Amino acid sequence: MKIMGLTGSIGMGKSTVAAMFRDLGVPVFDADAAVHQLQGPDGLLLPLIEEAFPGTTGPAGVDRPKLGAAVFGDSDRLARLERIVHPAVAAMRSNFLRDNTLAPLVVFDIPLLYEKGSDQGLDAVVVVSAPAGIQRARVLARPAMTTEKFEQILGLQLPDAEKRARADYVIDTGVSLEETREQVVGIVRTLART
Ligand SMILES: CC(C)(COP(=O)(O)OP(=O)(O)OC[C@H]1O[C@@H](n2cnc3c(N)ncnc32)[C@H](O)[C@@H]1O)[C@@H](O)C(=O)NCCC(=O)NCCS
Ligand SMILES: Nc1ncnc2c1ncn2[C@@H]1O[C@H](COP(=O)(O)OP(=O)(O)OP(=O)(O)O)[C@@H](O)[C@H]1O
Repeated sequence: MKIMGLTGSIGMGKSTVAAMFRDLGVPVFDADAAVHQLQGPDGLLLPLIEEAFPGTTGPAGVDRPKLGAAVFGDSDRLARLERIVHPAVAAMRSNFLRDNTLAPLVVFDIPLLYEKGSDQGLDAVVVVSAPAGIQRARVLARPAMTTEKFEQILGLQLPDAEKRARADYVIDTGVSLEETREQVVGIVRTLART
């Protein structure tokens, strides 16, 4: 089995491209969805998070804006949260691999793949990328997004140019959805052959 990482900066089209891999029958592990499940209603991590960050959880799970306010901008607190969250995500990823042992190719969709050093152990990494102006327009069109918030999130992420330089494959999402889909098909074909 080949394991391919999928990453890209905010608004570059990672979720859209992940869906294209799924449509082609490639199993995708969604790290963000795993975090949401672990932190959601009845999430396994709620007791540990409440103990470390009192008042940030409730019946509906983690109050994400509240927990975000507690950890973003304080590296010690963020590291503490990561020590709670990351091992649980790793366990879910192992289960995913166990459930898909027969698949020739699987994808790990990981937003902060390079930032968190999660590129170890992967056979290849795909980076989704589009011109900065298209990225900005997509993100600013989202409800509750502001220029300040966008700039702050960008500041937490490795620059797009560096991601592209480190990638094994770059998927251009600054084109039509059909042209992007053709690139996804091409990568699946290449990896199936090698
Ligand atoms: C603190 C939480 C609850 C805030 O959730 P919220 O929905 O408000 O924000 P979201 O997750 O979309 O993150 C917003 C932006 O912050 C940045 N960010 C998120 N987690 C991290 C992190 N551990 N380190 C650096 N930047 C981060 C990302 O660039 C992201 O685009 C959440 O981010 C969290 O639990 N983070 C820790 C787990 C983690 O590392 N997740 C990401 C990788 S799997
Ligand atoms: N060729 C393309 N490829 C991918 N997305 C495209 C393309 N053309 C237009 N789009 C649009 O751009 C948006 C990309 O959003 P998407 O949620 O996939 O990004 P993302 O990188 O997962 O974002 P985030 O990291 O912020 O969660 C979607 O609305 C999508 O329809």
